[in-house]
Amino acid sequence: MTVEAKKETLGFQTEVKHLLHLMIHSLYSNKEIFLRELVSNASDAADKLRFLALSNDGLYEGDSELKIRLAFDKDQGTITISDNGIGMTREEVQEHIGTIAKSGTKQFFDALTGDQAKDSELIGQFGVGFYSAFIVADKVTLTTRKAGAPTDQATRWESAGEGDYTLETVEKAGRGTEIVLHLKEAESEFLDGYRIRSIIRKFSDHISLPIVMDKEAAPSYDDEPEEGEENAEAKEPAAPEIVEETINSASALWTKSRQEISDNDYNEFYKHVGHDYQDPLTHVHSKVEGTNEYTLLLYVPARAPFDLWDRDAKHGVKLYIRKVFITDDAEQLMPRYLRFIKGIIDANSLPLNVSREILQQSKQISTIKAGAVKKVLGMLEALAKNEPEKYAQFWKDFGPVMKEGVIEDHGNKERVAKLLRFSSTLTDSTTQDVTLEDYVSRMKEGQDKIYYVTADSFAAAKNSPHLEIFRKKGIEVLLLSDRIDEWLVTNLSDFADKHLQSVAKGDLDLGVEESEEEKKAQEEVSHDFESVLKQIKEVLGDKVSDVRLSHRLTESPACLVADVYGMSLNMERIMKDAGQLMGGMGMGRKPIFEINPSHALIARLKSEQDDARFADLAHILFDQAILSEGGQLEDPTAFVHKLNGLLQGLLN
Ligand SMILES: Nc1ncnc2c1ncn2[C@@H]1O[C@H](COP(=O)(O)OP(=O)(O)OP(=O)(O)O)[C@@H](O)[C@H]1O
Repeated sequence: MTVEAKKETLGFQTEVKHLLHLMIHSLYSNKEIFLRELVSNASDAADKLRFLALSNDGLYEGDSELKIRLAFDKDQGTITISDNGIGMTREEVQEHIGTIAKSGTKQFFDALTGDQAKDSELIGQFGVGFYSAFIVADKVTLTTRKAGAPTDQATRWESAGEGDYTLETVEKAGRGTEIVLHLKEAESEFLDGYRIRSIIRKFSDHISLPIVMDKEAAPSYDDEPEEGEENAEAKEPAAPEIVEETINSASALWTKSRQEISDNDYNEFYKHVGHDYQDPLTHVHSKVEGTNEYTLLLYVPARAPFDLWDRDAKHGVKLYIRKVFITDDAEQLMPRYLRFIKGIIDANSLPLNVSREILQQSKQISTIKAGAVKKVLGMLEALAKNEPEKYAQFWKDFGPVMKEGVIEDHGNKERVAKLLRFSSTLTDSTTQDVTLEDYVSRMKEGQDKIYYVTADSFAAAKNSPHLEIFRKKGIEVLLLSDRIDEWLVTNLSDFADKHLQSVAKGDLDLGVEESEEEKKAQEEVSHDFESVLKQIKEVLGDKVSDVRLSHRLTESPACLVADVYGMSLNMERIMKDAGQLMGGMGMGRKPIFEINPSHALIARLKSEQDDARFADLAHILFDQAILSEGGQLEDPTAFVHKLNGLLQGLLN
């Protein structure tokens, strides 16, 4: 016996222990899903084998009829799920069953709250998979042999789902994986053919492989005693004849017509391909005819997966060619911003022996991708129109990702822009529900721009001093505080022929008529403040590019404005944080300092005779303007010092 063949006991990775504990407690009310998960894995294993066998059919070992077998044994209290799929090597068993290699696992466990209801939702996002066996079993024995490996090189994994598991090398005649669940006593209800069949019909009918079970023929009593025959001994019934029967419909779901597929089938298929535990939000199922024929069945999940922001996470769309699974790693099938879409695309006209390289360069794949993106956008448009509450839910989870679409997908920019939702000063609510079309339809007469403000938090955007004049005049402004928003507005300069304009950039021309009196008053004030503006500029020196009177402010004394062509101050901060911007304000561009002539503090500044106090006050106002932008002071101590100096003056 080799060292490897020896039985060894290994400990579960801490996360696995945690997951098992959580799952057993939180999924108890939904325990029959264990069967769905194990059947789903078996089906994936068959898909993988079929693909590899395309280039090496020796892997079939003379048995190319792929199927999943279910059996139960009342006396032993076991359910057995076996497949003749790809199987696993000892290393693979150790890697996949006993450890969780998913990226983002740590963040997932950090996100758990201890609140059962919330955690069971989270666990759904994480995917329960193989470990769900332990919801019903107190011991699981998995025996597996990788296709192509010698029969004495199979691996047995066994565990009671507590701290550890054993591994040993054993013999197994057929390739593939057999999982024996030793059911807990309280779970004997599953030792029932009828129950198993109904679970399969409910959860796994869409699996395209046959799922088979022994059919127990009704016992036959051919030799019933004749009537009147006395003392006839009751004869033993003949042994029931065992016949294998297929208990699912065993055809690829997407090849059926829409009318033939129930909502439940669509949902269960989603859970299988999407490795999700909850129903999807919506789907699109479509067959595209023509020279480049393909069928797609794509879904939007109800919730963002825990690894939505992981740039290395796998894409969710699987590629099939004429019902044969090819890959679940075809980045070419969906653009990055639609990385949350799950489902399948089955291409009819690609050759079965495609390689990764061919896929990458294939013109047909690019055509399919372009078509699939259009279908997905159509699905989202329909959701927004027909089921706005569901769209709102979608936006809450996937909004920031959809915004990437404006940047990434030039061809569909206008369509993606219409799908965007924003917060605005109309309601001042954090809920993003304003469309650009809504905004344009509400624009004031004479208003020719779509106004927005960007900030690093919703509160900072909502309370920005730049909004004062807009609020006074009743002009709506979009409140942008997602991190991606700065890039969004850089890439979306226009919508419906209206320019998108930051309220914190350049000169303000609201386009809304100002009365003659207003204009006259402004001219007078300008004249009045000429020398103050000059003096402030001298005091602030190279901190500012200009000092001018503000038309934006009604309540605040001063604010900072970026040059019309410059980067917004918020963007500068983001770039600086990301280490992409060195030095001071905006690549050498200084902000413009605007003061509000009708504010009492500015009036006080204007009348200040003492130069030192004038300078202190001007600096304080400038620093305050940086703070209300959400910015950081270069020299906070100097600010506090000056402020305290003035406060002390009040006390004397
Ligand atoms: N019947 C099987 N045949 C071959 N490999 C299997 C089988 N069951 C599980 N595996 C391997 O173990 C891995 C882990 O399975 P598990 O069900 O825990 O997670 P998953 O299927 O990858 O994802 P999820 O948990 O989200 O459904 C699988 O990815 C696969 O590589």
